[in-house]
Amino acid sequence: MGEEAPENLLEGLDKFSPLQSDSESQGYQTATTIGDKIYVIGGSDDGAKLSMNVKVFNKLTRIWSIPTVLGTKPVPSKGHSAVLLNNDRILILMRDSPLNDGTWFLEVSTPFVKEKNKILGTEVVAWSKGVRGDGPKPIVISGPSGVGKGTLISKLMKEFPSTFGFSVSHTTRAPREKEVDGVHYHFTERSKMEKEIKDGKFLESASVHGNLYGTSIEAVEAVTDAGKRCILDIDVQGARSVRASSLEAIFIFICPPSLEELEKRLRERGTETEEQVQKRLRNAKAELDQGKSPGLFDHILVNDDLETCYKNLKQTLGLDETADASHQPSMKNYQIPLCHSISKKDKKILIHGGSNELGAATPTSFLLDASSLKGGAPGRTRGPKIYAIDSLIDSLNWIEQL
Ligand SMILES: Nc1nc2c(ncn2[C@@H]2O[C@H](COP(=O)(O)OP(=O)(O)O)[C@@H](O)[C@H]2O)c(=O)[nH]1
Ligand SMILES: Nc1ncnc2c1ncn2[C@@H]1O[C@H](COP(=O)(O)OP(=O)(O)O)[C@@H](O)[C@H]1O
Repeated sequence: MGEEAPENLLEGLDKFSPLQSDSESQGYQTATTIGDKIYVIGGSDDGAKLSMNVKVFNKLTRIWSIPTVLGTKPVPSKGHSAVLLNNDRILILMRDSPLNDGTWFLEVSTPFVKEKNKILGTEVVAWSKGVRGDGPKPIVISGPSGVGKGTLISKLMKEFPSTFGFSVSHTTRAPREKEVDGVHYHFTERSKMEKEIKDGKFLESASVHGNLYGTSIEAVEAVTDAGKRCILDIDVQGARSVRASSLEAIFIFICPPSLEELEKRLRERGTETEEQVQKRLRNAKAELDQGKSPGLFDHILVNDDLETCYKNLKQTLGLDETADASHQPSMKNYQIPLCHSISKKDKKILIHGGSNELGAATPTSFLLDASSLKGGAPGRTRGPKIYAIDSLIDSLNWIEQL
């Protein structure tokens, strides 16, 4: 069974009201009103294939528009429910989907959406998948060229292949001899990358050692979609941008024991021309200063002896004792009921299922507590808590009569 709902969460359930005002549902389509706009989600494409497309109706101008949609949208299921939260995002519950996969958010005026809106000059909405509880935070690793970031990340991925996934950045620099396109980087042309940055496809981007580097939203989502914890190897400017974004991460800065040792490692790696080595060493001094900026990095590790630094990194990430302990109980066999009604009180949402078709002892009603959401587009929305409450079903029956 899943986690039991704490007593205080269930207090005042009699004050829940059935959802009617914000969102209306018609088959596979929902319409949610926010101010002067109605967000219509779902429906079918021309070929009658179900889709999770979004269109917006402006009640003042009476004009329909198709917004720019960022992030990966949910795969259509047998319909969905929509619940407005905070006036800036719509909670989407995919009917007949596993609880762990069926909770999504369409952000319509969160800070991320507003910022993209300003850059793109068009109406923007962004999808973000809900992850129950705290979920594991992405890890940002920065440090000067040659300090050993790649070496440490490779060790981590090799020891914990199913836990970590690497965010494959885009870069305009030429591939090194052993680098594989799509694995180490997405090697790309400057004009193409600049256009994609303009189109809002990147979480962050920066000019480093004379080349353009950037983390695409898709790169981070590919890792989280695979159920893994994302590792980003990015420079200090990138770390600063991510810090300012909604992607809540752990920031780790790797320092060399000395500049002489850094130079030795860079030269011995033998991947850069002399001119490039000089440029990277010059930049290293500024990066080391910036690495110490207050509030930017959560942890600073010195990579002197590799094994010692790797051990410290694992300890910092809590890998020794609590590898995946941050997850709530799995509840992975539970489904969002195909037929359900929704009631809402503040940020607590009651998903009230009908009779269980399987007749099995699985719960059909759930309480979703969205009062402490964290993160969001361009990553996961962490924090929705979901409790199975079938044991209380009798006392909740009256809700249907309201
Ligand atoms: N901002 C940003 N920096 C990146 C990204 N990918 C790599 N970098 C940084 O770019 C710098 C140069 O990387 P690279 O050319 O692979 O050289 P290396 O650090 O010597 O291995 C490093 O500081 C990386 O952390 C990215 O997507 N965004
Ligand atoms: N602790 C260490 N001691 C000695 N050499 C190291 C250490 N860590 C990494 N190296 C070597 O230094 C070079 C640069 O490491 P790399 O992981 O490519 O750095 P980065 O990704 O930070 O540019 C590589 O040849 C690597 O084998």
